[in-house]
Amino acid sequence: MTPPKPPAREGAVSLWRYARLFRADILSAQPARLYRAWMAEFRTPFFRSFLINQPELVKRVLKERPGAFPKSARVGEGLRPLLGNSVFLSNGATWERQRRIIDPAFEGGRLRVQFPAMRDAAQACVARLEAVAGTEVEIEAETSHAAADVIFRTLFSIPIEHAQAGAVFDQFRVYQRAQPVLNLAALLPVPRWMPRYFPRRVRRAGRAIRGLIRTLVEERLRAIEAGVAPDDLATRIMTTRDPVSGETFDVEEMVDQVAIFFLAGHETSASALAWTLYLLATHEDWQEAVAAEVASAQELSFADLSRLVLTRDVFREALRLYPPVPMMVREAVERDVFRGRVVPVGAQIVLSPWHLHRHERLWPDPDAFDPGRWQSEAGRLAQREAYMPFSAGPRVCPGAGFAMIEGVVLLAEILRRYRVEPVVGRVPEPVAHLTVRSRTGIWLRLVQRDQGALPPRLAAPPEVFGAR
Ligand code: HEM
Repeated sequence: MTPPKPPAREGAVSLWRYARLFRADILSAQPARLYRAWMAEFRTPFFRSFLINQPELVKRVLKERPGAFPKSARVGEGLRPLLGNSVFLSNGATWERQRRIIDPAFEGGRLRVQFPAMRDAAQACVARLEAVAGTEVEIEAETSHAAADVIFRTLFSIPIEHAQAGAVFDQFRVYQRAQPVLNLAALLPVPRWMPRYFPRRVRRAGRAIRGLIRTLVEERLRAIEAGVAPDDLATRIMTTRDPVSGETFDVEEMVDQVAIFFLAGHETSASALAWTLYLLATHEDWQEAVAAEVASAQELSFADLSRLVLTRDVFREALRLYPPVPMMVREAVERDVFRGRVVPVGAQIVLSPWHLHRHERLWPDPDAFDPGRWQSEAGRLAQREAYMPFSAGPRVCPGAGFAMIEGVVLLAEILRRYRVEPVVGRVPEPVAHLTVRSRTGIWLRLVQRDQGALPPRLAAPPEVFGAR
C-alpha cells in the first residue's frame, strides 16, 4: 500500500489562484514536476523565488554560504506575538550568541540525562491511552499531548498535568485556532507595505502563553540562585554563559527561547509520531517487527536505545515521507547564480524536504514506506544527499538528537503495549499546517497486546521486509 500523498496541482494557474491554493495548503498547491525537477523559479509581482532540489544547491545555501541566505526578516511575522526574538527568528550576531548558549544543552552527552524524563512521559502516554483502547482514536491529539509532556518534563522537570504547563498547552491551542496565518504560509513574506494584523484574541493568547512561561522562568531563576534547581534543560540554558561575551540570557530572552522550544519541539514530534503510527498500522509486517524488537527490554534503559535499530529506521522513514517541517525559506542578501540563472538580492529560496525526500531522481521507489532502505547502500547515499528533516548546516535543528531519542522511546513504549490498526474509511490526507498534519486527523484503533503473547524476536533480518 502506498502511503497517502497529497494530489499535485494540475497545469498552470493564475497568480491569484495559486495564492489561494497556497494559503489553503502549500503541498497540494505545487505541480507534480517538483518531484523531478532540480530547480523551479516562480516570479510574482512581489518577489521571485527559487525552489531548489539539487543536492549541490541545497548544500550551497545551507552549509557553504549560509551568511548569504539568512532567514528573511519578514519571515514568520505571524509567530512574533508568541516567539518574540527567539533563535528561530533571529539572524546575524544575535542568532550566533543565542546558539552559543543553547547548543551545549542539547549536545549528545546531555541526552542520557534527558532520557528518564522522556521515558516517564512515554509511560504516562501509555497509561492515558488505556482509557481509549478499543475505540477509534484521533492519534494526533494524543501524540501532541505526549510531546508537550516531554518538553515540560525535560525543560522544567514538571509533567503536563502541572497547572502552568497544562495552561500553556491549552492556550497554545487557542492561539492556533485564532491565528490562521500560523501555518506555513506565514513563512513566506508578505509585501513590506502590507500591514500585519493580529486579532485581539491572538495577541491575548500570545500574552497569556508568555506570561505563564515567564512565571516558570522566574521561579527557576530563584531556584538557581538558591542552589536548589534540578539539572534539566532550563537550568542548563539559564546558567550557560556565552563563551564570547560572558553573558547569560535575561528573563525575556529566556521566555523567547522557551516559547520556541515548546512550539518547535512539540508540534514537530507530535506530527512525526502520529504519521509513524499510521504507517505501522498499515504495514503490519513492520509493526510486528518493531513490537518484537522492543519486547526484549522490560524497562527501557538508555543503553537499550542503540539496539532498537528497526524502531529507529522506521522513525527515520516516517520522517522521510512526512517531514514535519515540509519547507523552509531563506532570502538572498547577496547575488548568486543557480544552474545558470541569476538569483538577485531579495529572492526567496525555498528548501523543500517534502520534495527532496520524495525526489524521483534521488530515491528508489520514493513514495513507498520501506524502512529497510536505511540499511542499504542506496539508502545511505540518498540519506547523505537528499535527507534533511532537521535542516542542515549551522541553522540545523538543535533538537535533532533529542527528537530522534524521544521518537524511539515513545514508539517503543506505545508498541510494546498496543497494536495499532487503521480505521476503515479514514485515510489521512496530508496538509501543511505549521507542520505536516492530516486534514481530518489521523484515526487509529489501539488494541492492547496480550503481555504474555508478545511476538518472539524475529529470526529473519529486518531487510526482508524492505526487499523488493
Ligand atoms: C521530529 C522533531 C523535529 C523536527 C522534524 C524538527 C525540524 C526542524 C527544522 C527543519 C528546523 C529548521 C527550520 C528553518 O530553518 O526554517 C528546526 C529548527 C529548530 N528546532 Fe527543530 N525539529 C524537531 C524537534 C525539535 C525539538 C524537540 C526542539 C527543542 C526542544 C527543537 C528546536 C528547534 C529550534 C530552537 C530551532 C531553530 C534553530 C535555528 O534557527 O537556529 N526542534 N527544527
